[in-house]
Amino acid sequence: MIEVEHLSKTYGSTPAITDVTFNVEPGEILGFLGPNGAGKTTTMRILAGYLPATNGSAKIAGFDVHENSLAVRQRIGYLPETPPLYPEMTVEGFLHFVTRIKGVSAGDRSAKVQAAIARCNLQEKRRVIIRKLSKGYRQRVGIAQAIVHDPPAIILDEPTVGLDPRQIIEVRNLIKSLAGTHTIILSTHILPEVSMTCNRVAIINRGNIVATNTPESLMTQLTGGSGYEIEIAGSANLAKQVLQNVAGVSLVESIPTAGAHSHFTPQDNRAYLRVISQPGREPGQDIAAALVRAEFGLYEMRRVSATLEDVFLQLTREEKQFDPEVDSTANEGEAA
Ligand SMILES: Nc1ncnc2c1ncn2[C@@H]1O[C@H](COP(=O)(O)OP(=O)(O)OP(=O)(O)O)[C@@H](O)[C@H]1O
Repeated sequence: MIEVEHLSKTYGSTPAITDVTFNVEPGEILGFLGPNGAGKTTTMRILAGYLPATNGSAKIAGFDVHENSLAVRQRIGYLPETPPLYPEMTVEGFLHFVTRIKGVSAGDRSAKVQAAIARCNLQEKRRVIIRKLSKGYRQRVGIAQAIVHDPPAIILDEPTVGLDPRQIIEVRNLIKSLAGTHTIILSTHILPEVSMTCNRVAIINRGNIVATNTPESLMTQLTGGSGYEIEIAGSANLAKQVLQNVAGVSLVESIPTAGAHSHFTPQDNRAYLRVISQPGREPGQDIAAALVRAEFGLYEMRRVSATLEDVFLQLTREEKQFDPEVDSTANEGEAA
């Protein structure tokens, strides 16, 4: 449904995205995940027909975004980071206006507007002026304008930014309810958004796609699904240097002990580390031996399952440690 091939965009002499290739199958929700400045918005805007690519091609439902931009706009719903709303219009009036500019025939407009209002749970606000709506409701109107012409493909750029936790859950549920009948790309830098909402994830870093797969497969392929959490006496930085040289270790990072998910209670002169194994490796014995040899006091070491966060950190921070085989596997999966 969405085919992106070798897409590149350069602003002046600055490359924003380079050779971006991925597909989204009908009915799928693809999470487009990357740190700030990775190139997510640039890619989304090209797909939505708002920005020309420097190189490469993108097709929506078989139509090239550049050559058939009108046909593409009719088949795509786009929610930019800031929803394009007319604040002095009512919700209903605005959605009618959108159906008109999206080329919906006059006889179908009312039914489509009512369907979008119902789907986005906007019945109570249909006659309210957009300016008077809360941010959460405005975001729903933003999604309603993206789906009102019932496009087969929907592109949502950071749809939950700035919402409160309840609104986030509502918007995520709304997005999930659109899957199956719609093909969706959801751009985000929020990891739980991807685990909770998406069937597949494409990770973009510095303008390059560095992996595409299901969240579960990414975890297994890239980390072997496991790692260790370690508590030692001594310097975290020195311990990192030691552990990074242990065979079978892929990534070593400090655990923020103040974090809500930390298992450790911080104590003076202790370091708390997370070590991710390379796929298929079990470096536990060598880790313990290396720490003892380097005269760190080992207080605790336990095996933990890797998370999507580990995968993300590995791919977006430790570029030089990429396994080229994993990268090419991800791309082959896409081409299939
Ligand atoms: N109009 C522009 N002119 C010049 N450079 C730009 C322009 N828009 C984006 N860039 C640069 O292109 C790169 C990709 O930006 P983009 O906005 O696509 O990233 P992003 O992943 O959406 O980031 P964020 O999550 O912060 O919105 C960045 O380095 C950014 O500074």
